[in-house]
Amino acid sequence: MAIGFRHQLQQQLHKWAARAARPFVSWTEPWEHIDPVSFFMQGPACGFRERFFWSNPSGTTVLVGLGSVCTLETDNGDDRFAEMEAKRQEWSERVVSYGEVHQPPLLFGGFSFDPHRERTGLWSRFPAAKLIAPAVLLTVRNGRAQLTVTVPVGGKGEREMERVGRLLDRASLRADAPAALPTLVSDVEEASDRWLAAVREAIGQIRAGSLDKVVLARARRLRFTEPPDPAAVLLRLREQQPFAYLFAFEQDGRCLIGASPEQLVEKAGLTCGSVCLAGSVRRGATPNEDERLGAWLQADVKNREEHQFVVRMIHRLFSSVCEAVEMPARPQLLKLPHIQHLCTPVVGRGCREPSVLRLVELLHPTPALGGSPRERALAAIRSLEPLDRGWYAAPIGWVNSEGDGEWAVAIRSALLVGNDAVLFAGCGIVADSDPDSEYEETAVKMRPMRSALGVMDND
Ligand SMILES: C=C(O[C@@H]1C=C(C(=O)O)C=C[C@H]1O)C(=O)O
Ligand SMILES: [Mg+2]
Repeated sequence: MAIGFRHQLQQQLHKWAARAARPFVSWTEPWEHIDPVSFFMQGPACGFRERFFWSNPSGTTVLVGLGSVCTLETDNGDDRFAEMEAKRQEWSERVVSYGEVHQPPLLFGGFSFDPHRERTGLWSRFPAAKLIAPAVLLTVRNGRAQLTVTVPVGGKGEREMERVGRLLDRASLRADAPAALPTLVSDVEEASDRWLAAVREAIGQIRAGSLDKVVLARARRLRFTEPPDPAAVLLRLREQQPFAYLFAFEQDGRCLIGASPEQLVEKAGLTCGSVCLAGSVRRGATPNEDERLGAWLQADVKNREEHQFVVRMIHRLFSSVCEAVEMPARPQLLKLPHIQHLCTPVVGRGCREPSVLRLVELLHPTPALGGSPRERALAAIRSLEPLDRGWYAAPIGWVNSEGDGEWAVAIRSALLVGNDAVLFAGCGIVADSDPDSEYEETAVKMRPMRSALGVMDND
């Protein structure tokens, strides 16, 4: 199969090399089943410096990308979504796809939470917006795998083909097991006193009427004896967090990784969807306690209020761009291994926006991650929150050449940098919030990543 792949691509490259407009040539073929995490692990040995992993909560779509043949990025904070959409359209016109399977070419990436917030060095390589077109993409849809190779026509294409060749030689081999997780050296809360003071200040501002809700986050830096292997972390997340979006986005050794339960938006043709997620309580130790906590959450006024800000905003937005919007009248419970949330799924039909990136622009940040009203909440976060969110709590996902795609918010996540993992978690502050309970809620939200990193709880 690999030989056929190479031959077909070389032929196309040859054909296009003679033309004036130099496009990207993309070839897709069905591929034998391979464990997506094993595939992800092949990246560094083949010389790819970028890689990503994505799987939706039902596991019906898994995407693994290696390398980048085209990077679209911007640090223009005012117009980043429109700029990325324009770049996406331009790129779509330059990719010529061939192969046995029709696969619209795809870009993967994300956005920072707030491009107007001052940036620290922590998030270098993660600009205001970045989308990459992978050199090799493994797609597993409903259990069926296919491989897409994309190369630029010309000299760069020849070099890319060398890496791709190495990968094709290895792709069907099983990768070695990932490295064992390293030992924890230190576990430091960044500015917890300042965080509690910020929560108190936010509650004061809300009670004074200057805003309704604000999401405040904190960070914890775990240091290990060696760099944690993203593949090892993904394997554990896959086992431990089965109903979440699993994502990893790695560039030059820095990797944003996590298991997010929260969809921001998806669009497939004229249909789009989103999930309002806000309001939380831990899981119970016994089925009885768990049910009691769930019933409490569904009735609790403070959590219902926190949730309703999100529902109102997403419903209003969907109504402005769709012919019809469907939504249950009461929030449901979403039970995850460590935590349960109030959850309202929203479906929009007859969507008038041609690209999911436009929907991302309209929705981000929802009151689940920013607050309400949006601009006041963002101003409060800038002045009160003692950390650089970078891409935490921001949109991460994919978009294809037809404008369809799926995006989650990068919560329940960590940034792996060298020997460190920086974990983030936030919570929605409203008038009735209690700072200590909010602190406890963020601790529960960090547990999935701590556990995936092999760290026992001691917070
Ligand atoms: C901000 C986070 O989670 C968000 C906040 C929630 C809340 O405060 O109840 C619930 C779900 C998420 O929308 C996070 O996990 O970091
Ligand atoms: Mg909450």
